[in-house]
Amino acid sequence: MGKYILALDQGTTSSRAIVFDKKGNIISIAQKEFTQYFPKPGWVEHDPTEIWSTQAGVATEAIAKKGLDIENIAAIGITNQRETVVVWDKNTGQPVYNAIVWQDKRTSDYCDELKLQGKSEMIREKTGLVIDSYFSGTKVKWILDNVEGARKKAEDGDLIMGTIDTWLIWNFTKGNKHVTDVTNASRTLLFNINTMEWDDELLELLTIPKSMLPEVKQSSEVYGHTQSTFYDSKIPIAGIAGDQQAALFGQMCTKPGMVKNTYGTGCFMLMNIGEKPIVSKNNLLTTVAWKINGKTTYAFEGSVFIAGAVVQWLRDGLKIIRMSADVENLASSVDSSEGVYFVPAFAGLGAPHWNQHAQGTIFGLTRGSTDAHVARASLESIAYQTMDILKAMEADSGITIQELRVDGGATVNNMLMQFQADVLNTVTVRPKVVETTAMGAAFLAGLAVGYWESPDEIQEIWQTDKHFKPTEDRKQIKEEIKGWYRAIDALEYWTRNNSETKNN
Ligand SMILES: Nc1ncnc2c1ncn2[C@@H]1O[C@H](COP(=O)(O)OP(=O)(O)O)[C@@H](O)[C@H]1O
Ligand SMILES: O=P(O)(O)OC[C@H](O)CO
Repeated sequence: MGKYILALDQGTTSSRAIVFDKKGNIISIAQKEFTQYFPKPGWVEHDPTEIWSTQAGVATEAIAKKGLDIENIAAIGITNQRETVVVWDKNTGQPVYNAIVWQDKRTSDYCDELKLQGKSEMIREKTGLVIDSYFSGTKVKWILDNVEGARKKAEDGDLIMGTIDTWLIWNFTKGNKHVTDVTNASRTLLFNINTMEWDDELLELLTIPKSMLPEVKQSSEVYGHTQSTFYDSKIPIAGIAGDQQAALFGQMCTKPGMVKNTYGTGCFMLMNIGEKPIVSKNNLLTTVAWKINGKTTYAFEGSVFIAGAVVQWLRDGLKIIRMSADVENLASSVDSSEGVYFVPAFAGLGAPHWNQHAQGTIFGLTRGSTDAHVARASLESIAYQTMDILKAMEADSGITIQELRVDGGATVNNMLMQFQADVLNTVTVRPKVVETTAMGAAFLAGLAVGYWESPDEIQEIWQTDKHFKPTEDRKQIKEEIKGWYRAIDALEYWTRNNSETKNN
């Protein structure tokens, strides 16, 4: 058996490959960005061929740059941007259209129609999702309806579809395997998370032939072996998970009530809710966290649209900092935001507020307010938005969270992490290896081939970098939290009044 696990992290803007050793250390990383296509306002596409070539390229590079040989790789784990979907001809392997990316909004009107037809409840019950152009199903329908000849070919059984994991494995196995895992399937709007099968009613509703769909597998098992021109050897592909679920596993949130939050451009928060697909009352999504050894684990998911992006705005919009890292010094130069609150609703507000008309608003400015107060309020807004989702998760699950595990680019900010612990009154835990997405995929693959014996063994190698303990001055922080809710209420009022004014 080889000595390392290769994790392939196919993200929205780049393809990455990371080699891990048995202790979970990173041995080698290679990364390549690829082209983003915006053919019309609201449309986002990727070239599937470029996704494949960059991903296979970085995989080879990561192995070669440390003088390793493919023979040193015990297994490959794949994790991917979710919901993004490809339709291709199974005879030629050629995509019939670009990949339609998760951010793409072209099917929004159709989604509104589905809502008007009263399909929301049925879809939520079956899939755990809300009707939204975000998910893959309506994107596939769009391709069948708009690419010449596609529907006929699909009905004749010549076209197949898949999320990015499926597309990569098809290519790695030279068209021998058409598979996905339960986590990716659960983001398509076509998969019933109760029965854990493709759902005939949903397929009929979206007019997608069942013959197009991949076989749904667990998240940790051998799906096939590499056969591409990139590799002479046959390496088992043994783990698949959508990137947020992979991060939940990479953070070892393996027990109900354990939560991870990824602080990037936005935040993606997932909470392990155990073996039952609970339906949220606060518009959180219910999704499959993973399936291992025949046992399915579910998660709640909530996202903050603007998190690290608010720091980018301070840098590029307001120009009060030169680099993102400067925000910490500026924000720490004052002891508090002194009553300044910033709700960075540049793209509306997500769970649990769900106000798509909300706009970014700063409250509480005085003559004494400075750029430092605004910077501080910006960082605090990331923590407050996270708090709102976490409270919704606690309310829906009935579980009180013991700690929040964090990863993503903005977690280097110690001030933010400390404030997060303070507002949650919960320890915030930053792991040593913050590449948790790739790590999760590596763990899933390693478990399938016996590289690691059990999650317990992995638990032992998972290491903390820093614990941020909540402040003991609860009175002060409670007052500050009240201010956030006033700001949210005021913004709701502002939005409502704005739409009422427009309608008069
Ligand atoms: N020191 C910092 N403090 C707060 N936010 C930061 C800091 N450094 C980077 N960021 C933010 O982190 C985000 C990048 O994180 P990353 O995990 O790479 O995001 P993504 O995967 O969404 O591109 C950016 O939005 C950036 O503004
Ligand atoms: O590629 P990322 O990290 O932006 O993740 C995208 C998410 O999977 C979308 O649901």
